[in-house]
Amino acid sequence: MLQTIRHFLIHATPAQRCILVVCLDTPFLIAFMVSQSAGLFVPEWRAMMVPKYVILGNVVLGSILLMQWAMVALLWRQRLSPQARPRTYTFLVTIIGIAFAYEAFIWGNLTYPTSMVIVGIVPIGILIFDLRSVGIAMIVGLTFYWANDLAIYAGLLDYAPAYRPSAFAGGEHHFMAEMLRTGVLYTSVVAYGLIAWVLFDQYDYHRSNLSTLSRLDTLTGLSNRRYFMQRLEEECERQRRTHQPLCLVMIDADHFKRINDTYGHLMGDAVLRGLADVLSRHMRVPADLPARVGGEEFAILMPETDLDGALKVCRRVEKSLQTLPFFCSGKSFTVTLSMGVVESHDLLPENLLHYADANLYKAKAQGRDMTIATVEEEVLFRERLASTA
Ligand SMILES: Nc1nc2c(ncn2[C@@H]2O[C@H](COP(=O)(O)OP(=O)(O)OP(=O)(O)O)[C@@H](O)[C@H]2O)c(=O)[nH]1
Repeated sequence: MLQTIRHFLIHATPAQRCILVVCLDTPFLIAFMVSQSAGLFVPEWRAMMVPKYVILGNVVLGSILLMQWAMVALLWRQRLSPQARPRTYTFLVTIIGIAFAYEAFIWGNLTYPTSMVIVGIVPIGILIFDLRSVGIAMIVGLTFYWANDLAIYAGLLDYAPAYRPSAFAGGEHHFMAEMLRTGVLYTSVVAYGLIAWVLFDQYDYHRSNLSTLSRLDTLTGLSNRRYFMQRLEEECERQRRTHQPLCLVMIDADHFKRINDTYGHLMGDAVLRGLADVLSRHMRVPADLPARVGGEEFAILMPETDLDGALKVCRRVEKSLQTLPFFCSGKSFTVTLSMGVVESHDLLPENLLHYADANLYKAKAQGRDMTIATVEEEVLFRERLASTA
């Protein structure tokens, strides 16, 4: 059930949300109206009630119910449209707020069942609609509440006018009234549990979604530079403990500016997506990590892989690109890559990047469309640094 609720909350259109809410609150309002009306025909219940207020209450609630179903009829044809409906939201939430506030006035707003129902519909409203419309409805509802309270204190209105004092003071009809209140109490407790569950599930879902999005490059769907650097540091740290080989490949598309200039930036973007696709297809994902680390620059981190293994992947990528033509305006072209590969022996992340970049620039300088690969050691790096100091 949680899956269904989550799916609905993520994918439902604004019109579907409105229709669902009307379907949800209709049984409540009908149950309230029917129980009140039925009470008029049961002598013990009738003795607790003031019939004219019960009838007036039912007329008000019935009108609000009709208004809601008229909205459903209007919204039905647009139920698949993603168009935002802030005004419809506000109107619907406000009339539902008024309906429940009115029930509270009739029934007595200081009883715990009424308070629980009112408090419960606020988080449901926020889950299904938005803060703004629920906020407006709350302001309207609270204004009604205060006006009702002030009118009671001023002696202009009775508290819970649909009931006689005996309904609250105990006595022979007390048991029936308590049954009704207890029913609302238990239903509310179950409903609150469900609401809390759904709220936490939504929170978890959005948090994990955000954390995934923060790691991805939006254009290609590969990991972004930030996540790549984080994993590079982790893998270098791990290598210092395990002494397993670790390879880094830095990749740059050749003459990419020409592609943009000749075919336009949209085509350039499509090429970058195509390159990302080729890289992903030839990796042992998730062990290997391909990432887009700059405009037309990619990198692959390969833990527990030696130079031979890394070069095999590079060759597969090169071959795949040779047989992958990109098409634009009736012309086709292929893309080549320059790559710098380093097998690291305990290199610090910044030194590993430095060597891989240096190999990449050598590949560019020597004519592009080639791979330059070396094995580098942190010890040698330090010795070289010391001798130049
Ligand atoms: N379409 C597109 N182009 C990009 C993106 N990021 C960077 N570029 C372009 O990539 C091009 C990189 O150009 P250069 O750095 O001169 O490199 P190059 O033309 O590939 O030449 P070499 O690297 O020397 O082979 C620039 O024209 C950038 O505008 C992007 O996200 N989309």
